[in-house]
Amino acid sequence: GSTNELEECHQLLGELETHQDAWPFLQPVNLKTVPGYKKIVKKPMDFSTIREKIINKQYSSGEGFKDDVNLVFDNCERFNEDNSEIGKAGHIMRTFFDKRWTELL
Ligand SMILES: Cc1ncccc1N[C@H]1CCCS(=O)(=O)C1
Repeated sequence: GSTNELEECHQLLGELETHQDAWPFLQPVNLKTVPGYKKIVKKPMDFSTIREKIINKQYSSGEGFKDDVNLVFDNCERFNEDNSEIGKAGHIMRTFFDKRWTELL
C-alpha cells in the first residue's frame, strides 16, 4: 500500500544520504556561489529537500519521490561533465538508486 511504499522511500533515502558518493547532493546547490546554476537548472533538487518533503507528507506515492530523486541526477548530468568528480558521483548514485528502486518493486 502507499503507506508502506512511502516508508520504503524513507528507508531508501537514508541509504542515498549515507552513500560515500552522496556528498554533492546532500544540500541544495548554492545559487549565489555556483556560476550559471540558477539560469541553467530550472528545478533544483537535493536529498535534504527530498527529506523535508517526506517529513511534510508532500509525496502521495513513491512515484513523486522517484521523480525528485531522478531530478537530482538529471540536473547533475546537465550541469557537470561526465568525467568530472561531481559528474562521476552522479552516475554512481543513479546506478545505486536504480538498482535499489528495482529491488523495491
Ligand atoms: C550537484 C552539484 N552540481 C553542480 C555544482 C555543484 C553541485 N554540488 C555541490 C553541493 C555543495 C557541496 S560542493 O560545492 O562540493 C558540490
